[in-house]
Amino acid sequence: MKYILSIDQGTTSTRAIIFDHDSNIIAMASEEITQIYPQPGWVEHNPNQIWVSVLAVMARVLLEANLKPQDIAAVGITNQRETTVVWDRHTGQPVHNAIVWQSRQTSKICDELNEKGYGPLFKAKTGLLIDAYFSGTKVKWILDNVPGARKKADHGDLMFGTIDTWLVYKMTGEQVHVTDYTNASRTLLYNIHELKWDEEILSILNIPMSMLPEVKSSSEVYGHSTPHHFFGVKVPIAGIAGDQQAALFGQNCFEKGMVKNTYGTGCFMLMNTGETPINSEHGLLTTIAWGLDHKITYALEGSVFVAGSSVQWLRDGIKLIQSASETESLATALPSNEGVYIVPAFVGLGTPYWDSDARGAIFGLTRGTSKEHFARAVLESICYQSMDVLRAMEEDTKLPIKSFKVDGGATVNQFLMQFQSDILNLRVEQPKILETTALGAAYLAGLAVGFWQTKDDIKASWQLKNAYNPQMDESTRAHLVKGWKIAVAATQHFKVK
Ligand SMILES: Nc1ncnc2c1ncn2[C@@H]1O[C@H](COP(=O)(O)OP(=O)(O)O)[C@@H](O)[C@H]1O
Ligand SMILES: O=P(O)(O)OC[C@H](O)CO
Repeated sequence: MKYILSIDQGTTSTRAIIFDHDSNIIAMASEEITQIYPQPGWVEHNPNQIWVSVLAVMARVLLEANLKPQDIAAVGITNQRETTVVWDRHTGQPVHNAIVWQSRQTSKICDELNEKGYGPLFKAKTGLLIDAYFSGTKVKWILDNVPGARKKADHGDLMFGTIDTWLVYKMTGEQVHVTDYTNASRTLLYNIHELKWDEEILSILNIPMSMLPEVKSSSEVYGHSTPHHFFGVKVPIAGIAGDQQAALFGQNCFEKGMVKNTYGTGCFMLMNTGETPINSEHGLLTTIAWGLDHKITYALEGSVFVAGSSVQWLRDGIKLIQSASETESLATALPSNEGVYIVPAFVGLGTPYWDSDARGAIFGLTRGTSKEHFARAVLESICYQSMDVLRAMEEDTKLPIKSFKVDGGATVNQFLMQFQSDILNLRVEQPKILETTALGAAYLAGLAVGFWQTKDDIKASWQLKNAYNPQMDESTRAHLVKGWKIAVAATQHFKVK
């Protein structure tokens, strides 16, 4: 019997998971990644550590599963998106640390580009906003700030890649320089309509085309591991997708109007919008969901900056609880929020408000307010913020929501999931396999090598664990949502200049 090995290279850890044909997890191994903070607001990773961590988890997961390398039919890669590596074509060595998606070190470059009025041009071509989040300005920063880098780049001696590209390059013995559509669509350099690196943007950012990887579909054989890097055998590397897109695929959101929301530190929501890119009027990003079978599927993406991290704030910040799971019993101890709202705008407000100066606020306190209210208001705020993103998607696409699937660490909280269903008035579906990101990459790799034949083959193995159906009456819902909107407006109003 053969298996698929999926590598999920995330922001805080690298994981390897082996799946069988029925999408069961056979074994899993993970390793932490060191976070490097050279200055406040900057976040970097060591690309060599990332590569070594991948080697380590691949070895450990095979041991754990008691499988031989020959038992692996293909490897799929999914990755933290946008994180940028630039390396020397001749030595294979990075010229700087990887600049992580969270890093704000290029915000000045972005401010300048925005002041020059480039925003609409970049948005029209890439579907993205000019923001330090995306790779483009990170590449520029490396070329402008690392001694000698600009000269080397102009001579064609440097290569750029997101983490997928870096890992394929390393695994293939520094032979293959590729990325896939999903990762390319997060760089701010890729024209998502014409499906090519955008020469005008490259010239504005002064980035030579010679640095860029070839853009491939999300499911095909890109190359083979050298035996040296895969324990004596050549294994096809056959699937690549950025982690949020991989999760959309792993959640089987194959049709227009299907949505997945991942509840982790923040929330990442993606909606499959079909084969035409939709421009958002509400600050959502237009991105590529995957490229498969010579077709591009697009998505709208919105994020909630503070979700599970507000639960961490209750635990580690104000020390109101000892564990995240406590929030569930605290919240259900109350019949309702009793008028208490928390707007966790700790780092401003995202979609659809886009107010970076807003800061968190609590409303509706009385002498009877207890930690139960805090826990409940925090959990509810995750649902209200997700509601705001989903409503923006509905307005932009005019599409009915076909399904709403959830994953991520916080979905174990049943109060959270039920309240999400109640407030959206939608069925919320949680799959049996919560490792949807790794599963998505496994599916993409498996499809390329015939391990799975078609998407229908995959659908047959997708299993539901829990479904939450709305139980709230319309007037209660309307009243609660009204309270949230007033709380957000008041939060935005509170600015002491
Ligand atoms: N039972 C729970 N109730 C609410 N939130 C939870 C619960 N368990 C974990 N979380 C939150 O989920 C987040 C961890 O989820 P995870 O998917 O591992 O996040 P990430 O991938 O962003 O690190 C943390 O922010 C944590 O506070
Ligand atoms: O590594 P994660 O799971 O935090 O995901 C990071 C996202 O891809 C950033 O866009």
